Amino acid sequence: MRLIIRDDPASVGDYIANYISKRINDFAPTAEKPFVLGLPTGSSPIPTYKALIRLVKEGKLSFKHVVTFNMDEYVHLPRDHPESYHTFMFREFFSHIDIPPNQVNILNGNAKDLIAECNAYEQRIKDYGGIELFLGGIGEDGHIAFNEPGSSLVSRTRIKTLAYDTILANARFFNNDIAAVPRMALTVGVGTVLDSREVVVVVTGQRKALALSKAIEEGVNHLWTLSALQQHPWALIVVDEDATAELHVKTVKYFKSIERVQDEVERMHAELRAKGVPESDHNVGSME
Ligand SMILES: N[C@@H]1[C@@H](O)[C@H](O)[C@@H](COP(=O)(O)O)O[C@@H]1O
Repeated sequence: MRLIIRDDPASVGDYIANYISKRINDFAPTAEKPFVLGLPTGSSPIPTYKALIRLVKEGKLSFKHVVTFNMDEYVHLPRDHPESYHTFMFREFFSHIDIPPNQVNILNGNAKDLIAECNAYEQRIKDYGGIELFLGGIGEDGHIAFNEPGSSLVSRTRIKTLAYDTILANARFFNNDIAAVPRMALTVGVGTVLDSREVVVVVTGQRKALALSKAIEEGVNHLWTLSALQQHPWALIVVDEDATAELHVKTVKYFKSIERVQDEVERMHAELRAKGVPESDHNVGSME
């Protein structure tokens, strides 16, 4: 797992947007071979969405051949409710980019048969050959998607009852009316996220600091479902300084030093490339 630390949420958003953009452009998606991207809601990914929209408007990135799968959706909240994740995603992201709407997949929390809806979602992901990169966010209790504490770390897409803490945290989106927050949601499972080839998680703000330290400084534990990422071969967490408040200084220094070495390696590659030295003769170490 890698941890990238940036000064503030805007710089975190820029970093992740550039990272995703590079992945999509390197993948060179086509209609036959689209790039499959997992996406979150919440306030933390908004700077990333803003930066991605900018890249699309500047002509540096296209979502024409990108297929998306959202992490979660409330149960029994009308689809056109201002706080449904459908509304959120179109308002904050999809309506500003060039993605064909039929390539957007979001769980339907109003489906007649919710279990069938979850199973069909898993099947649709499989039919696309799996998710290439899952971008995720976390709750204050360390939940990834809506995988609340105690969720199985091999769980699949299913119905979840929300933790009371999550209901309280999300009341801010419902005029602070706790009674208005849905009690249930459909969510991809921890196993669904871990199956994707790469996972990138955004964590910003001091209120996420405890969850971040539990997830990266302690063992894999179902009480902090983000910690399951320790078992993923290609995971990246991008955080702001505020979110590091509960980490040991040693941990922060360690991950910053890794990034410095990585930058050095990339600089050496760039210099050799500029001199026309073929990639196979660089001998400066891996870029991943
Ligand atoms: N189900 C979503 C999560 O997927 C999201 O990560 C979390 C964080 O939201 P915020 O970024 O607003 O703190 O909110 C909800 O609980």
